[in-house]
Amino acid sequence: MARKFLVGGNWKMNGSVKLAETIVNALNQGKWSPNVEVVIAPPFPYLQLVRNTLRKDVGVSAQNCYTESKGAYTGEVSTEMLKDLSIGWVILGHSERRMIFGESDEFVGKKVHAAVKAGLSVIACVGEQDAEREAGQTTAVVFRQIKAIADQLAPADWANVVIAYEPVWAIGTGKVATPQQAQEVHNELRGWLAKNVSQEVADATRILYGGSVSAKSAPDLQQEQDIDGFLVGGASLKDQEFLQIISSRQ
Ligand SMILES: O=C(CO)COP(=O)(O)O
Repeated sequence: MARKFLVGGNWKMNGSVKLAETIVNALNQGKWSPNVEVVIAPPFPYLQLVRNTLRKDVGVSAQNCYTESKGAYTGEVSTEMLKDLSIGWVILGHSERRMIFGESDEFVGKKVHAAVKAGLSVIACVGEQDAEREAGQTTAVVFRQIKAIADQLAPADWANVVIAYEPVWAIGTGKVATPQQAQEVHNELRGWLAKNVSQEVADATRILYGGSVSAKSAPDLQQEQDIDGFLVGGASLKDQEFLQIISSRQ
């Protein structure tokens, strides 16, 4: 089954109104293959500006949301609010959320469930730290993380979930995983889905790679069979490089 290639741009806590306008303009004028879907994830304050000015065939994503639809949760943003702004996507379980803000596997799973139930599409992130890879625990770590997500979902929910494999040692370091390293883990994750959810879900679920993706590394990475797209951090803030990454896939 053909899985549509997806390129996501995660701005993290970067940007400004000016940068948002620059990136929106570049994407609005950009041309790329109809076989590639594009989603950008600006910080909360810029979501509405971006959604209102960006071409409609490009998705807009939040970088986080909470499990509850409203209430006394100071500083949090609900799935309902995202929907109110016509934001169709949310990134959940990013390693920065897990490591800096202490989000547990279980909490990430609950957020994915809440977002899917609210009708949002989710980019759910998994990935091992350097020491875990060194200790030969990569598979165990990503299986533990994906299980905590799968535990909260019914098989049909997977239609609105994309997995992003983001090895922590490759994020923001310039140390990109080799195509073989990424392919190996993507293949393991797909195998996990086949065994623990269903073959259909394994065949249909997109698994993105994230971690120092650049215009230079994208062409080789995108050739791997189980790499169905990218989640781009730093390079998604550079409009022309981001367009080049999108165009690495035909
Ligand atoms: O964390 C990432 C995307 O979510 C990757 O970030 P970089 O592309 O800056 O390494």
